[in-house]
Amino acid sequence: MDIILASGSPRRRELLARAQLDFSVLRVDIDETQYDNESPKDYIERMVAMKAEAAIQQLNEAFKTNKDTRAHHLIVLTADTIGVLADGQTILVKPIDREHAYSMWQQMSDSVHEVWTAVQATQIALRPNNANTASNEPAYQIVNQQQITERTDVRFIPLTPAMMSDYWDSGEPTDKAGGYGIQGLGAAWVSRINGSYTNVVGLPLAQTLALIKSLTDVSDR
Ligand SMILES: Cc1cn([C@H]2C[C@H](O)[C@@H](COP(=O)(O)OP(=O)(O)OP(=O)(O)O)O2)c(=O)[nH]c1=O
Repeated sequence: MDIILASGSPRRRELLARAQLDFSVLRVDIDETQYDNESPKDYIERMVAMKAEAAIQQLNEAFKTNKDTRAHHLIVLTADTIGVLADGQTILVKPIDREHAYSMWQQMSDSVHEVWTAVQATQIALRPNNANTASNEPAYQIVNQQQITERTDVRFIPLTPAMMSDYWDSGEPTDKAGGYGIQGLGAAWVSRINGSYTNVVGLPLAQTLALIKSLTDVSDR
């Protein structure tokens, strides 16, 4: 079954490529604002579901305009990564500016936070009637979908104002949850992790491959 990684994240693309699977990439843009009092679990599950909806809408629009379809059956993969502080409630997202990054890092300094990545695999299929050009129904319909959420503990060393300032100036923090990249300069701040490393980078690879397999196994039955 063809796989579409609906993500603009270069890290996710690189990680999935390591599994030597064939897949294509579709960028999705959604409003990632957290609702008032929304729990980390509700937030992250809503994010991956909304990214999947946005991707399916794009595929339907592309189909409507040029009847170009990649395959009759597709798996759309979406993912979302957040940090969660030890209180279990405070969500760490991408920093909007230097002050926001500093305020997250002050709370992460010399303590443990969790990194959560949710992954949704959505299996979609072309409706049988879409050869009929008069149909206004969306071309693809959802056949099956499954979500997982993987959590990793990450311990940071004590951070000084000079370390924060230098790191912000490197440009690395801006597009990353919690304002750091464990795969980059941010590694110097991490004294220990407990759990999946690829989960912290943005896609828990082994678990994602198991998710894809469980969906394809069901559809082969
Ligand atoms: C904690 C951490 C996060 N990240 C990245 C992974 C994600 O790309 C990003 C969190 O933002 P997300 O909203 O999860 O993803 P994204 O906007 O980059 O991509 P898309 O929604 O299109 O799939 O933070 C790292 O690269 N390294 C890290 O150590």
